[in-house]
Amino acid sequence: MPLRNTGLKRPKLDWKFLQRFYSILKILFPSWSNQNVLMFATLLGVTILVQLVIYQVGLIPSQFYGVLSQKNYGKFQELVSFAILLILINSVLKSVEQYICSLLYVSWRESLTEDLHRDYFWGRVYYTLNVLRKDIDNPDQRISQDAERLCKQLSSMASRLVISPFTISYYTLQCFNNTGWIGLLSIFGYFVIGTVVNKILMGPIVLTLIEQEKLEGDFRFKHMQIRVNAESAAFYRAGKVECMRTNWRLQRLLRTQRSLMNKELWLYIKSQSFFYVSPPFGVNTFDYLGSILSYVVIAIPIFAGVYDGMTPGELSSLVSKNAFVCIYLINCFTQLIDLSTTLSDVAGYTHRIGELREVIIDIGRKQCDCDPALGEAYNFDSDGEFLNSSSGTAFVLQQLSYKCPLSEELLVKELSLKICQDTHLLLVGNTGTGKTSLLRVLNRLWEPSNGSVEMTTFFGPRGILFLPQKPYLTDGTLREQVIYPLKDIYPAAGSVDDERILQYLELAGVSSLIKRTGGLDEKVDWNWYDVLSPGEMQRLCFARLFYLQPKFAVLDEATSALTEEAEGQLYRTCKQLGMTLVSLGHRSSLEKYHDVMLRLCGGGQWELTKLKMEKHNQN
Ligand SMILES: Nc1ncnc2c1ncn2[C@@H]1O[C@H](COP(=O)(O)OP(=O)(O)OP(=O)(O)O)[C@@H](O)[C@H]1O
Repeated sequence: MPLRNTGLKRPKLDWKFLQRFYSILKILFPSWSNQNVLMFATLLGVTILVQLVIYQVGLIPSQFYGVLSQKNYGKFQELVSFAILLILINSVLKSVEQYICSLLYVSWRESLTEDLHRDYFWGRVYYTLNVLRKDIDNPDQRISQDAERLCKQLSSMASRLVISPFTISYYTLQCFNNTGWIGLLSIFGYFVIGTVVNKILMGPIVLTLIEQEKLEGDFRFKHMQIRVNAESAAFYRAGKVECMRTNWRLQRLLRTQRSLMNKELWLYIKSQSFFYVSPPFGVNTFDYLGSILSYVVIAIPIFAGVYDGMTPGELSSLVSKNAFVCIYLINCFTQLIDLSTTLSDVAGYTHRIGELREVIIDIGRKQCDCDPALGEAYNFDSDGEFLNSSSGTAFVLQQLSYKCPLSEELLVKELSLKICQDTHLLLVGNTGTGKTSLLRVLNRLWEPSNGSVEMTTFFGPRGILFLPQKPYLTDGTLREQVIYPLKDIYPAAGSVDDERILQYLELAGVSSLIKRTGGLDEKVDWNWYDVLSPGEMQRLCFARLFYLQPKFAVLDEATSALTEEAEGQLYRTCKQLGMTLVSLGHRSSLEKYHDVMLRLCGGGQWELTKLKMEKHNQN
């Protein structure tokens, strides 16, 4: 369930942020020769060129003062042409800079998301994270949306951040040369006050941003829930209540968004007062304050007589050049302040992605400790894997006890059992007694509380396979449904494989699907869950089972939506194909297909019975 109360500690721009940010940087720049590094270096190069051109453009007005005061027509013409050329070069360079930024964003997103996917889909981490862990909200949103936004923000700020120290140093030196210590200190003072106010205002923004992202995820999840369960909701005519609940989530989200905007308003007002922030705010206080400050700082050496020997033309040229240097220096600081808004977003996303990475790595490590072969054991891609089955036993359970994750009460106590080939086992019991949970323990989704469970045949086609209670249909063609979870095991087999698939679809009673889809490999534009009836879904899962032909098939109420007759036909086919069945079900009609029955009685009790023979063992 993605809707969770996270109970997160307040995220800050702190040491933890730096650690998480560094670990993300290692993913974005895995090695010196990586294409991301090359792209970033190119971006830096282009940004430096842009700065050089901007410097030249900034000096042009002061050169105009000089040329015009000398009434030099020839130089004036040259200067006009030079200025136009510089402006054209500047616009081309800025477009290239933007283009590289976009490429870098896509490339970073690819690296980061694929890294998250690798850890998320490793073993059964995605299951543990989504079902058993309660400390991470909306992992799907963190992977799909937060990673995207982080890369976008980083790509927009990275080059500016790296280039800032150089531009600031250069313009500081220039400003010092023109105005001396007093001018320089005035501008630095201006920046320091802005930074302090900024830091105070930024703290709550990071926290609210994180809250907003969580609520966005919850809101989207609600819509996804309606999308997936539209028919069931419609049967209840639940439009009104669902509208109310969805609006409730929307309102919570919008309240947080408004609160975020209120907090940002103070940042903007402050920025508007001290610095220029961003174009939508247009002409603002900064322009006036900055330009006035630039004249104030040059006035000091002028009145002190430092430039007494200059002609009026030279002096006006100097004043113009200094105005540019001071305003640009303030602008460099402003960009840093401007980046602080972006940085607060980056901090929010970094914490969310950092937390997710820490948790999935932790889950992966724990699972690896319990089951070192986990990563490779579920790789169905190699043919060799299917040929290794030799054991005549599927599971050996010794004194096994287990409970559900949120409770201390044991569902089953000290169960000892061997599941052997050709001995079909039926698992029965009342609702909630832990039948499906036993299958979870057998499949290592849950850890036993006590005792041991050993899987003595490998997991996969020709080994052991599970059919879960809810039929799982993947996105893709009919062939992909049937061969799931194989990706494409017989890529070159062509018609040989086609014949098998057609035969098994026929045996499962869903050959009509070929007509509906238009062929095994036709892409369908529908959601399989919306168009197939529950019975058809179960039959399709049986076609999958026939195709994969495991030695042991573990079926969790796999025929609950079918008639007894259809159930009999499917069970007989499984047996003809040589499968040993471990079935979970409520119908007494299932007994005739099994040799042994394990009944879970609740409160940890169980009993094992040989079917049509006397009771064998009782706990
Ligand atoms: N992810 C989970 N977290 C917490 N409790 C769970 C979880 N999954 C199942 N449970 C609880 O564990 C208990 C056993 O569930 P289980 O699915 O094994 O029941 P079952 O015997 O298969 O029932 P049914 O016949 O209805 O399928 C139930 O009380 C259930 O609510």
